[in-house]
Amino acid sequence: MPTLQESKLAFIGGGNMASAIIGGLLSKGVNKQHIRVAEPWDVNRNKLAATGVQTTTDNVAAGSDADIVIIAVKPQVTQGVCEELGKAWAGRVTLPVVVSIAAGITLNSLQTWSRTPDGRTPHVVRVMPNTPALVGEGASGAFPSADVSAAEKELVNALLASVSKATEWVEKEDLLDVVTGLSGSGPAYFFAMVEHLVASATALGLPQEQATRLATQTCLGAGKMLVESSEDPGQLRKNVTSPNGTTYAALQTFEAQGFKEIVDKAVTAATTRAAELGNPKP
Ligand SMILES: NC(=O)C1=CN([C@@H]2O[C@H](COP(=O)(O)OP(=O)(O)OC[C@H]3O[C@@H](n4cnc5c(N)ncnc54)[C@H](OP(=O)(O)O)[C@@H]3O)[C@@H](O)[C@H]2O)C=CC1
Ligand SMILES: O=C(O)[C@@H]1CCC=N1
Repeated sequence: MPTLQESKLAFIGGGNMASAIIGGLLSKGVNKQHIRVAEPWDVNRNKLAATGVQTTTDNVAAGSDADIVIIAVKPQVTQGVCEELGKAWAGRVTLPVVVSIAAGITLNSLQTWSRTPDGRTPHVVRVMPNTPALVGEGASGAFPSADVSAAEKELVNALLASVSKATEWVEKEDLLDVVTGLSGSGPAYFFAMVEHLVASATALGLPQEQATRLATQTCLGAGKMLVESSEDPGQLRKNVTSPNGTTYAALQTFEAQGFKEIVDKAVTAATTRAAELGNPKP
């Protein structure tokens, strides 16, 4: 089994999430000659080519002899891509390890679709990463098919560790849908929060550039405290909240508007949608 540094990596789909992972891998010194990306859209393809990785429009050319194939297309096109690759792997002695980041698409579907014409099935790890992978601050959940070996799991772990600060191997495949609703989609929740904070402060008179810098740094600072402090999020919140002070006034307003329920409904909606993507209605 090659190490991550020795492995030939093929990304099928070169959109937002693949670009974030590739950016993270390159910044960690992974050899750009070892990374191939198949991407039909010239705008995305050219952006990736500018980073020095090899690009193509041909999924088979990218994935036929790779050691690790990362399926990074939308869930709706995953079946066609897997079937195309499965056919192309017919002559190979050792099949690649397949890593799918497609939300909701199950291991059973991935293995069925990518079966080779001579009846062999690649070992597959389902992963749910997130876009902070681009800056080496990703959070990923993972779950392997039953036939994934310890060495293959270690290889995927090394891939994820190079772009994620937290890699969580979940106990049941279904829990990946919860990971999707939490950390896969999660960066967007914080971006939306910053958008709203900036809009509020701007409406109250602060120049937008200043509001943006203050909100952004507050998000980063709070995140860093969550990672580095020995105190839990609830205690960190209490430390900011003086009795009957300004934070109290804001948090009371959040709670009165059903903040907890809104977050609960949002994470549940994303989790449910992930499950639906894996089981589309006919
Ligand atoms: N974005 C995120 O934060 C996260 C996304 N994911 C998952 O990652 C996957 C990709 O998402 P994301 O990067 O956001 O999506 P994008 O649409 O940005 O990227 C997908 C890319 O795949 C290309 N593509 C379409 N059809 C094919 C094909 N048949 N063969 C090869 N490439 C093809 C698309 O090209 P074109 O535009 O021309 O169609 C597009 O550039 C999804 O399954 C998503 O669930 C997982 C975690 C987080
Ligand atoms: O929105 C989506 O469907 C993808 C999956 C997780 C983040 N983005």
